[in-house]
Parts: sequence; structure tokens; C-alpha cells
Amino acid sequence: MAAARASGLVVPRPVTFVTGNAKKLEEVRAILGNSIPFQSLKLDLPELQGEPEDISKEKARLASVEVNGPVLVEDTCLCFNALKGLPGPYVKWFLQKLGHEGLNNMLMAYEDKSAYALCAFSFALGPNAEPITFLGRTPGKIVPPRGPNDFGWDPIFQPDGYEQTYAEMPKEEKNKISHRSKALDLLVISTLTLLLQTLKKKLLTFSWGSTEKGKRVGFPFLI
Ligand SMILES: O=c1nc[nH]c2c1ncn2[C@H]1C[C@H](O)[C@@H](COP(=O)(O)OP(=O)(O)OP(=O)(O)O)O1
Ligand SMILES: [Mg+2]
Repeated sequence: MAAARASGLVVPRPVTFVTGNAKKLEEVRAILGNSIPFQSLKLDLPELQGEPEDISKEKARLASVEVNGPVLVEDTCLCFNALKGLPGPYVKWFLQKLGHEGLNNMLMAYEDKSAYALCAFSFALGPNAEPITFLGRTPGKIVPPRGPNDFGWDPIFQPDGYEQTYAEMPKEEKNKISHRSKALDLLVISTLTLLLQTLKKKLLTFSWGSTEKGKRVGFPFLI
């Protein structure tokens, strides 16, 4: 988006990241750094029920109507394999009602404590555009809470290959391996690809459009 915006062709206005969650915003800022500049809007959007990707896309549609411009939203799920992916997108409400202990208790009857964190970012150019979604997934397991309790279910999620829960890890470490950073990596790659395609088109126009006494000039070797 920033990259696309820099081209002057694709995104006419800055992108707005719409979320009601200050911690998400903090992580997105830390992960993206200066790679994709964006502004933010604090808004708790209504959420559809269904598959994570559909929920995220619908959030983007609603957000782009609110903002009347390009938006980025995300929906986060915590999926227990023993429960075939539940609570998934409904983890917010399970966490609110049952807490960390209750979420652990949901798996009491099962030996399999494995789970995965899933992030679905959706980008929409505007109210009439079809949103594009980027998914990031980090596997791990559900454990009794450890570490600071300042972001959702971080204290009960221990990613595979680590002895620490998300909450116990330094923020930079979580941001390197998290579901959120994996989805954002895809978003950045897609934005860069778009920028390269746009630049390529511009170079083509330049090299074929510039003539001097009937001779082509420009930099076709750059194409
Ligand atoms: O990395 C995370 N580590 C721990 N917990 C997390 C994380 N990311 C989201 N969460 C929590 C927030 C909410 O309880 C639920 C997702 O619900 P979700 O609808 O996506 O988030 P939200 O309503 O707080 O913000 P938004 O306005 O962007 O929808 O999981
Ligand atoms: Mg939400």
C-alpha cells in the first residue's frame, strides 16, 4: 500500500488500519515499522459468524464503508485441534466469559492440547472493492497461564519449539514468529510485487513512449 501509494497509481489515499484493540495496533506498528505507513482508527466493528477468512473480509467491507477509503483489518483466532478448530474466531467471547483457566478446562477431557493461532488480515481499496486476505498461522499448545496478562490469551499459548508462552517472550521474539507477523509478511510481499509491477509498467511506457528523431530512447534494458 505505501509502496503502491508511492507509485501514485494504485492507492490514492493512505491506508487506515481499523481495530478496537490497542495491543493489536501496537504489534502491527512494531512489525511493519516503516515498511508500510498507515494511520489507525479505533472502531469495534460488528463481526459475522463463520470462517476466519470470511469474517475478516466482511470486517474489511464494513471498515471501508466507515472510512470511505483504503482499509486494513484483521481477525484473530485461537483454534484447539481437539475441538476441530474451536473456539477459533469466537475466542474473544470464550476468553471474556471463561478466562485462561476456563480455556484450559475446555481441553481437560482431551490428551491433545495442541492448538494454533491464526491471523486473517484483509485489505480493501474502498467500499466497492473486493477485499484481499492474507493468513498467518503459528502452531503451539495450550498451557496453564504463565507470564504477564496484558494481551488476550498470550499467557496460555506456547508456540512449538519454545519453552515460553507468547506472554513470557520478549515482544520482539513474539513478533518474529507470531501468526500476526506471518500474515503481515505476506501483505508486505504482495505490496512490493504490486509496486514492482507498477514500476515495470511505467518503465515500459517511458521507454516505448520516448522517441528522438524516430529513434527509441530510454532504458529498455531496465525492463
Ligand atoms: O496475538 C494475540 N495474542 C493474544 N490474544 C490475542 C492476540 N490477537 C488477538 N487476541 C485476542 C483479542 C480478542 O480477545 C481475540 C480476537 O478477537 P478479534 O475480534 O480478532 O479482536 P478484537 O475484537 O479485540 O479487535 P478488532 O477490533 O480488531 O476485532 O483474541
Ligand atoms: Mg473483534
